[in-house]
Formats: sequence, structure tokens, C-alpha cells
Amino acid sequence: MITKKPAIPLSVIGGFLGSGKTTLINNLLRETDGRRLTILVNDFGDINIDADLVAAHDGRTLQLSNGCICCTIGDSLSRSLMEIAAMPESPEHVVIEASGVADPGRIAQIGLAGGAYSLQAVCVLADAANLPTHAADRYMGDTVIHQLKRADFIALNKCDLVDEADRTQLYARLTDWGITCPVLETTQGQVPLSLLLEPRERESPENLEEHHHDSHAERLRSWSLSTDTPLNRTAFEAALEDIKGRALRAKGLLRFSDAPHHLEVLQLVGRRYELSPVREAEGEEASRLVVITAGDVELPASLRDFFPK
Ligand SMILES: Nc1nc2c(ncn2[C@@H]2O[C@H](COP(=O)(O)OP(=O)(O)OP(=O)(O)O)[C@@H](O)[C@H]2O)c(=O)[nH]1
Repeated sequence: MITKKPAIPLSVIGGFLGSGKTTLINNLLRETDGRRLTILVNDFGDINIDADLVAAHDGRTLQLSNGCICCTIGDSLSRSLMEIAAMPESPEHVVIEASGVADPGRIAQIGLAGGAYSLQAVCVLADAANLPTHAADRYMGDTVIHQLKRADFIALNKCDLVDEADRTQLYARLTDWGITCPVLETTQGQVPLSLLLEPRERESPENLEEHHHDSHAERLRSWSLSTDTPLNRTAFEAALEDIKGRALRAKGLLRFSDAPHHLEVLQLVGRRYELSPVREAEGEEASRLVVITAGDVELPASLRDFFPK
């Protein structure tokens, strides 16, 4: 007799570039209580940085091919999900971290297509500090709002960076966009595990229907840069001033000449950036940087000059 395997619970974490998805995934891995989770991560840029930033755990973290998960690499996602479902010991839960421009509803649909998965939650993060700017972006505004409309619940993240009046305005904007799902205020992606992983009644998935195909990939540019030469910190930080507020996102693993044996992670979202040590460099490991811009924004020479190739 052939017994059908029970459906594997699936959760999707979405939200615009830099909203806090990887931060949330790392919390999840820390608090996972020994559950066998498999995490699929997808970066929009050509260089995988998230795979380095997702904390190691004893389950599995799989890097999907780069590109937008909901458009160009849907097949790769389906294939990975099928392979996971076919494993003799399947995971207790699969979590997909969508790229920052992906349509989380589309990803959930891909996950449900083969019948091997049951959808637990579509959690979409909103960056409380940058949402008004992102939603007003002439190239990406529609994508940002559409992502939020696909949520079962929204984690309004980075609440430490906004005050009460900002928050009231953010709720008014959500109402204007017709968004009625529950909103949880968070900092550092602290979404309770139970909301992400434990079964609960979902409303009919009508908000998953119809892929909002807005060809966002064509309006974005992803600049992938690398160099073996350690970077001069002062000059590099000066160059970052030239892209603050102009690039939608920059993320990098960098080696500086004043600490050449370590890699530091660069996180730039909107006008804020931070550099923090992440791990020892493997020999003369190259610095890698991804910058994402919209429309016709070019990279300034001050930054490009660090990466002669
Ligand atoms: N101040 C503040 N910073 C936060 C919070 N949550 C995340 N961050 C920071 O925001 C930056 C981006 O966070 P990530 O978790 O990498 O965002 P992401 O959504 O995975 O980014 P992409 O994969 O590029 O779309 C990092 O520097 C985080 O440390 C928060 O609640 N408050």
C-alpha cells in the first residue's frame, strides 16, 4: 500500500529590500528549539551574500539561484521544493526568504502547486523607517505596496527608528492602500515563532491569486563588484556617502586594509549604513559588494574605482 506523505508546512517571508528578512530568519534559526527547518534564501543580486549572513544551523539552508525568485527562477524554486519533499526524512517546516523585490504571493503559489506543501503563513516585513520613501519610488512603489497586499500579516519592522506620529501615519497609509491584515510592530525582526511556524486557520488564499507582473526586474539594476585589494576604509566610507539615499540597497562582505584578516559586512538601506565584523577572511579573500539601484541611477566613480575589474 502506498501511503501519501503528509504535506510539509511552508512559510514565506517577504518584504522590500532591506526590510529585515534575513534578520528575522536568523532569529528563527536561533529560537528554533531543535525543529528540523529547511530555509531557502534568494538574493536579487548576482553575488550571494545572504547565504553568508544566514547563521549556520543543523538543518539545511539552500541558496536558490540568483535573480528574482518570482519571475526568472520560479523553476529553480519548484525544483528545490520537489527535491526537499522527496527526501526520505523531510523537514518539519520549510521557510522561503523571498528576495526583496519578489512577489510573496507568487512564491506561495509556486509552493502549493505540487500538493506537497501546505501554506502556513505569508509574513511580509515593512521597513517602518523607509516605507514612505519606498512606496513613493516611481520605479518600485507598486512592487512595495503589492508585496504588502499579499501578506497574511505584516511585521512593521524597525519600529525603533520611528516615533508614535510616524507610526500613526504609516497605519493611515496602509488603510489608504486597502490593507486590512493584522500588523505586528517589531524591531530586529522579532516575530514570534508561533506566528510563523504553528498551524492556524488561513483565510481563503484569494490574495495569492494573479501574479502582479510589473517587470520590476527591468527597472532595477544590480551592480556586482569585487576586488582582491583590501579597501582603504576612509576613502570607501567617503564613497558610501555618494550612494546613500541614491541606491535602494547595498550589501557587501568587505576586507579593509586596516584589518585585512577579517571580513566586515556592509548593510546600506536608504540613507543609513553600518559596517560590522562578520568572520575571518579566508586568506586574501575578495571583497564583494552588491548595489541595487532603480531607473537610470549610475554608480559614482568614487565607488566604482575601488573595483577596477
Ligand atoms: N534599526 C534597525 N535596524 C534593523 C532592524 N531590523 C533589521 N535591521 C537592519 O537592517 C538592515 C537590513 O536587514 P536585513 O535583515 O539584511 O534585510 P533584508 O530584508 O534581508 O534585505 P534584502 O535581503 O537585501 O532584501 C541590516 O543592517 C539589519 O541589521 C530594526 O528593527 N531596527
